[in-house]
Amino acid sequence: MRNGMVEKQQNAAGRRKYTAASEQYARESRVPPRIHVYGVGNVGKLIAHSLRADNHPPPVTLLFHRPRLLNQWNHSDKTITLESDGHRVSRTGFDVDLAIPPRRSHATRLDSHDQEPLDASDQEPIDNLIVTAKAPFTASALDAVKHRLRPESTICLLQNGMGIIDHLNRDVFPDPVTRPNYIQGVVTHGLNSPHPNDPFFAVHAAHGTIALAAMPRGDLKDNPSASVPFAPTSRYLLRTLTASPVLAAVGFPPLEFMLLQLEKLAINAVINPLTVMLDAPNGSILYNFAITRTMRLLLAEISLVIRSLPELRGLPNVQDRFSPERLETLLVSIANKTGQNISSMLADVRAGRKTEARYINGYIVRKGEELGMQLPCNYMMMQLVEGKTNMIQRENLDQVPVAQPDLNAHHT
Ligand SMILES: CC(C)(CO)C(=O)C(=O)O
Repeated sequence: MRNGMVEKQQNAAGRRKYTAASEQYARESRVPPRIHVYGVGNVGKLIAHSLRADNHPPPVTLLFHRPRLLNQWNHSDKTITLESDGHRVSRTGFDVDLAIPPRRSHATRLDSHDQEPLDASDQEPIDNLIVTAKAPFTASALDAVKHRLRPESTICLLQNGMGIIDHLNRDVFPDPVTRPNYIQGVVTHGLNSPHPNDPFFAVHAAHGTIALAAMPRGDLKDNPSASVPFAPTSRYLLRTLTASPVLAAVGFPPLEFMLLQLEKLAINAVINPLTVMLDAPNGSILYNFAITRTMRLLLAEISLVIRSLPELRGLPNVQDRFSPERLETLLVSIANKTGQNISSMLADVRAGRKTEARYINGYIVRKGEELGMQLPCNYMMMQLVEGKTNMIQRENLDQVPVAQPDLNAHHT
C-alpha cells in the first residue's frame, strides 16, 4: 500500500518533470509564455512547427516582414507543414502579426517609428523572440520590433555567420543597460522549400542539431569563462527549445559555443564562396587540384586568425582543432556529405539576395585586422561574392519583359 503510494507519487513527479517548459517554467517564474518567431524561412518554419508539437504548446506568434506574406497566410489553411522522410505533418494554432522593417541606409534608419501603429498588438511587449532572418537582415528585422523589446526580453538569434551581436549592439541597441538579452544558436538541420508558391511548407531533408548559448551581457573577451546568470526569459527559451525532440537542441557555455560557431564559420567561409564562384553544388569543389589549392590558401588565413584569437588563448586543444589540416579534413567530409546540395550562399546569389559573406569571410577579415593581420584571400572572396550578387541584382533590374515571338505562328 505504502509502496503503491510512493510509486504513485514518483509517477506524478515523473510526469511533472516532463510537462512542457511553458507550463513548467513560465508559470513558476512568471515569464509570459508567448514566443514570437521572426522569419518564416526554412529555419523559422522548423522552429515554429516544433514549438507547436508539444501536448501543451506555448502560444506562438509568427511575425511577417511583408504584408504579402500575411495576405498569403490569411488565404491559406493557416498551418505550417513539414515533410520528413516522405511524411507530412501540419501544425496549427499560430497567431500572426506584421513587423515591417523600416528602411536603413548606411546603418541609419530612414523612417522613424512614429507612424501609426498597425493595431494594438504592435505595441505589446515581446518577451521571448526567436529571429531566423539571415544575418544581413537581422538589424532591420529588430528595428521593426525594437519598441516592443525590453531589457528583460531575450532574443534568440539563429543564423549563419559571426559578429551579428556586435552589429546589433552598435546600430540597434547601443545602450548596454536597456538592451535585451541574447541567445545564439548554430543550426545544422538541412531544410528546403521546394514550392515557392507555398511559403508555409518545407522539407526537413537532413536531421541535425541546434547548439545554443546564452550570451553574457558584457564582452566575452573581458570575461571569457563567464558563467552567465540567465535572465528568466533566456532560461525559458533555452528550456523550451531543448525540450523539443525534433530540434535536438543542446545548451553550451559561451566559450564552448564559440568554438562550435568558429568551426561552422571556417567550413562556410570556404565551401560557400567557392560554390558561388563555380556556380555549382558543394561536391564540385572536390577532386580538383586547382580548387584544393585555393581552399588551402583560404584555410591557412582562417586557421591563423582563429588560433590567434585572444578569447581562446590558453584553451586546450584549440591549436589542433583549428589547424589547417584538421579544418581541411572536416571541410572535405562535409562537401562530400552535402555534395548534391546548393550552398545557402549560392542560393542567395542566384536569387539576387544579399549574402552572409560579410558575416563569414568578413568576420575573419575584421578579426585579422584587429590582430594586425592582412587576409587578402578572404577579403577577395568576400568582394567577389558581393560583386556577383550586384551583377545578378542589376541583371534582374534591367530585365525588361519582351514579348516572345510566337514560333508556331503561321504567316500567310
Ligand atoms: C552546406 C553547408 C555546410 C555549406 O557550407 C552550409 O552550411 C550552407 O550551405 O550554408
